[in-house]
Amino acid sequence: MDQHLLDTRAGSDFVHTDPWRVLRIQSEFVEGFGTLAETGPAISVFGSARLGPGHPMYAAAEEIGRRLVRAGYAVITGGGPGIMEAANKGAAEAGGQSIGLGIELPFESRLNDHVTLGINFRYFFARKTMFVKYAQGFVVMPGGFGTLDELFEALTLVQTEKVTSFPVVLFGTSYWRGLLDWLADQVLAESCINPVDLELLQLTDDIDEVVEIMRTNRTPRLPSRTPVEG
Ligand SMILES: C/C(=C\CNc1ncnc2c1ncn2[C@@H]1O[C@H](COP(=O)(O)O)[C@@H](O)[C@H]1O)CO
Repeated sequence: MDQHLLDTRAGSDFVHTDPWRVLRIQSEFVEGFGTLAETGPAISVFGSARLGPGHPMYAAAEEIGRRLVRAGYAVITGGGPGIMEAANKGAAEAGGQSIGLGIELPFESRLNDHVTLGINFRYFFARKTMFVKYAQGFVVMPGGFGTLDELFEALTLVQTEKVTSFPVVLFGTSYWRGLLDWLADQVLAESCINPVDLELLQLTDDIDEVVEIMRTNRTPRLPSRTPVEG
């Protein structure tokens, strides 16, 4: 067995097998949990990778990052460009913890320059666990499929009580209004959700309100949220 282990001619195909993949997945959870274990109260901020400097939402995300830090929170983002970068920038410039959970993509991607604590993931699902586990709430800014995926993941977890006391704030009333109308007019009207489910979302253009909602829901425990499931 030792010979086999030390024999480099044995080939490397094994790294593409499921048992090896399971170890790789496990290592992402170990690294994520280990790196973030000491994180204090944090808020995850999501939004488009494509809305860059000069866009009003970039400026808003920067201010939200800054204000969340001043309110005592670390800021967690996907560590990429656009809204993620802006929130990290505001958080870092305010002297707070600016966390970036990056994702390996087929095209070039790297953590933005404003991340002070970064981890890179290969697997979206491992990364998504960290966004929820180490945050006390989500701020969702305008974005595309990635942002919508993160929004609906959070809503599903709150709706099914996998996480509790977890505010989900949609920032940008004109951007999100159509989605909320569709949820009410179609999804609720067809009884695919309950009326109370719509209350899981809070909509605003007001950064003070974002911070206030998070503060009101702040849980005293440190360092991270406790999963309902063991
Ligand atoms: C598209 C471009 C770069 C992508 N780089 C990303 N880096 C980190 N995280 C990302 C990236 N793209 C998507 N995400 C995640 O999804 C959300 C944004 O996706 P959207 O489709 O742009 O809304 C974001 O919150 C991330 O977690 C080229 O610039």
